Amino acid sequence: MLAVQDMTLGYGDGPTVVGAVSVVVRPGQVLAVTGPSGAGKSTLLSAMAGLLPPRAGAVAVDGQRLRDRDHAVERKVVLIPQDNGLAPILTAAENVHVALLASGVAPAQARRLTAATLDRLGLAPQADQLVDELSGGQQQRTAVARGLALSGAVVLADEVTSELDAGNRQRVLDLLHEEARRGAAVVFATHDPEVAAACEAELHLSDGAAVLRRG
Ligand SMILES: Nc1ncnc2c1ncn2[C@@H]1O[C@H](COP(=O)(O)OP(=O)(O)OP(=O)(O)O)[C@@H](O)[C@H]1O
Repeated sequence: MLAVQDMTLGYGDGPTVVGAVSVVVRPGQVLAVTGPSGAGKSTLLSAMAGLLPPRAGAVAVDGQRLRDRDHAVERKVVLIPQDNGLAPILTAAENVHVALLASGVAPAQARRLTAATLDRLGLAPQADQLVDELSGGQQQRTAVARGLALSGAVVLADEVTSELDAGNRQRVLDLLHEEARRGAAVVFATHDPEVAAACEAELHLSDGAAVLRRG
């Protein structure tokens, strides 16, 4: 379970980006984080991933307060970042494979999981292409594949459908809901009201405040 307790976030000496956020995401739940551009969706997901220390409050996973990113990785908090975070000089398959090896999966199992996950994203034909040679949408799906392959206890997906056509957008949404059915707590930042409506809970950010609209 992911629990955000009365958290306030900002950068350096800058203004508060979002204040007094409290929300709980249980295993099996998908929470949409919505709000206009600049409202703080990525900032909130960064804090949930242990990347940005809160100015006040805390993030806890299964009752353990996150200290930093390493601690979050140990607690199986997976972040699929808005900018993909892929290594451009590796192939799609290598990007997934390397992440699995780094998380301690044995090489043969990592190879099988890589092929299976790329296939779920419709990327089997692109497996051996360099990321640099993939389209924006293919890169976005590769980042989703890498995130899903890691089987997180918490999966944080930051605008991961922004470059996808309708069919692939639905595919990614279905896969994120499948992650929840597997037992993950899923958080999905999105601009898209239709995508948010497909999630059972929605946290809306605006003018520095967070309001739970559903859930
Ligand atoms: N590294 C940073 N240093 C300083 N300020 C930042 C940093 N990253 C984001 N911000 C500021 O924090 C605020 C929230 O940005 P954030 O990226 O979280 O919004 P967002 O809701 O994810 O926007 P978008 O939908 O456009 O991705 C913005 O005012 C932005 O300028």
